[in-house]
Amino acid sequence: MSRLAPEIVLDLKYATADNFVKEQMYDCGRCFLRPEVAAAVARVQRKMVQKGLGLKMLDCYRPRPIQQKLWDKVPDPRYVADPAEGSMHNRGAAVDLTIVDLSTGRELDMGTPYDFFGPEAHPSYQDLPEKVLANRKLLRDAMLEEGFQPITTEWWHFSLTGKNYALSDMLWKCY
Ligand SMILES: C[C@@H](N)C(=O)N[C@H](C)C(=O)O
Ligand SMILES: [Zn+2]
Repeated sequence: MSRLAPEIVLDLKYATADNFVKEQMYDCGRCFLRPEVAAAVARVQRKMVQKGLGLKMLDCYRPRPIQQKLWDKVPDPRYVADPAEGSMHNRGAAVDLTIVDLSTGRELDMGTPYDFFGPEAHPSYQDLPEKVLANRKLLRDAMLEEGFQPITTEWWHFSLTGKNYALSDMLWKCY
């Protein structure tokens, strides 16, 4: 992803202990995606920049053994895809992301933290300040315009469906 759009901020939470498993699961944060998925994210980024905004990636391709670790912690298919079936992340076709204000570098308020597993994070949840609803809509509209699909339980998760991408266990090198 960084080769295509180096200005996109990477803050891959599973490369730190600042995640719901409380364990660093990637040796380093790298954002790998299928080429057409990366190209679509880069198009969203270009549109964001025109508004003084940018994307921050929270997770991209995720090896299946890491999916298993997430599932072991939260075995709830609303919030973590069952590794037996595999997540779109395990296929390099899903992204978890948010928006940053380029003038401050700060994330827009989306109403809940990343990986908050509860109704307040559902895109249908409306009992939120107008600004939060507008921020979520901005992200969602931009992603859907480029062909991504949302899910009903997480405002940050989008995938490019349609192709039968293979599951992967690939781990990347850190240097
Ligand atoms: C765990 C969360 N960040 C996520 O990506 N959930 C979806 C449902 C997934 O595991 O594919
Ligand atoms: Zn996700």
